Amino acid sequence: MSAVEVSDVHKSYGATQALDGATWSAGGGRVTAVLGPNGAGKSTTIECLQGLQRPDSGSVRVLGVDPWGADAEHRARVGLMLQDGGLPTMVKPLPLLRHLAALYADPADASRLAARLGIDGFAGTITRRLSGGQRQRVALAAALIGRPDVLFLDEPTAGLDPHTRLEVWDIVREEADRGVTVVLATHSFEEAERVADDLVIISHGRVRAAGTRAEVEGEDTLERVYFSLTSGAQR
Ligand SMILES: Nc1ncnc2c1ncn2[C@@H]1O[C@H](COP(=O)(O)OP(=O)(O)OP(=O)(O)O)[C@@H](O)[C@H]1O
Repeated sequence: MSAVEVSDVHKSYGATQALDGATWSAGGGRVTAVLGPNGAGKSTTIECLQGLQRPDSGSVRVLGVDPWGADAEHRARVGLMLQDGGLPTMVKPLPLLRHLAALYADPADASRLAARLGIDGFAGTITRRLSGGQRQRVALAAALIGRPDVLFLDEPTAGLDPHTRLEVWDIVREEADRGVTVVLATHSFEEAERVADDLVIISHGRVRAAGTRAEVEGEDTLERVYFSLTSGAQR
C-alpha cells in the first residue's frame, strides 16, 4: 500500500469535470510533484486527499484511510499548506504556532520550528503586515507544527524570491528525508527537478504520466515532456 493513493477518481463541479478517472500513488518518504496546466485538477486532487472534497466516484486513501470524514487522529497525521496560505490576519506568527501546537498530542516545538524556518525575525508582527514570502513560511510552519506523516503543499514557493525558494526546498527535502510523504502541486519545472523523486503530470483531470523522474523524463527534459503531454490543455 502506498502512503497516498488516488484510484480512478471522478469529480465534477456542475458541468465542469475537474477529475476524470485520475489514478496515481505517492510512496512513503518520497516527494511527489503533481504538475499540470491551470484547471488541470491539481487543487481538487489535494482537496480530495485532505477530505475537503469527496470524489463523485473512485477512491482516495491517505495512510490507508479514506480522508472524507476521517477522525481527528488521522487528520493530525496530515499537514496541509494551501495555495493562499489561509492564515488569520491579526495574529502574530509565534502565538499562532503555539495555538496550533496545542491542538496536537505530540507537536513540534513552536520556537524551534520558527527558528528553523527563519520566522523568528518577524515572529512578533501580525500576519497581515508580513510580506508574501514571510507569510508562506508561516503557512509552511503551520503545516509542519503537528509533525505530520504526510504533507500536502499547494504551490509552496509561488511568488517567493530565489533565496526563499531554495530554503523552502531544503525544508521539504529534509522532511522527506525524515520519512514524511510529501505531495506538492506546482507549475515550476525547477521546483519539480530540485525536490521531487516522483512526478505526476495531469491535464483535464486525467493522468498523462506518472512515475519516477527517470521514468517520466526518459532521455528528454521535463519541460519538453510536459509540453508534449499537455499542449493545448489549458482551460
Ligand atoms: N469549487 C469549485 N466550484 C466550481 N468549479 C471548480 C471548483 N473548484 C475547481 N473548479 C474547477 O475545476 C477545474 C479544476 O480546478 P483545480 O483548481 O483543481 O485546478 P488546478 O490544476 O489546481 O488549477 P490551477 O493551476 O489554476 O490552480 C477548473 O476548471 C476549476 O474552474
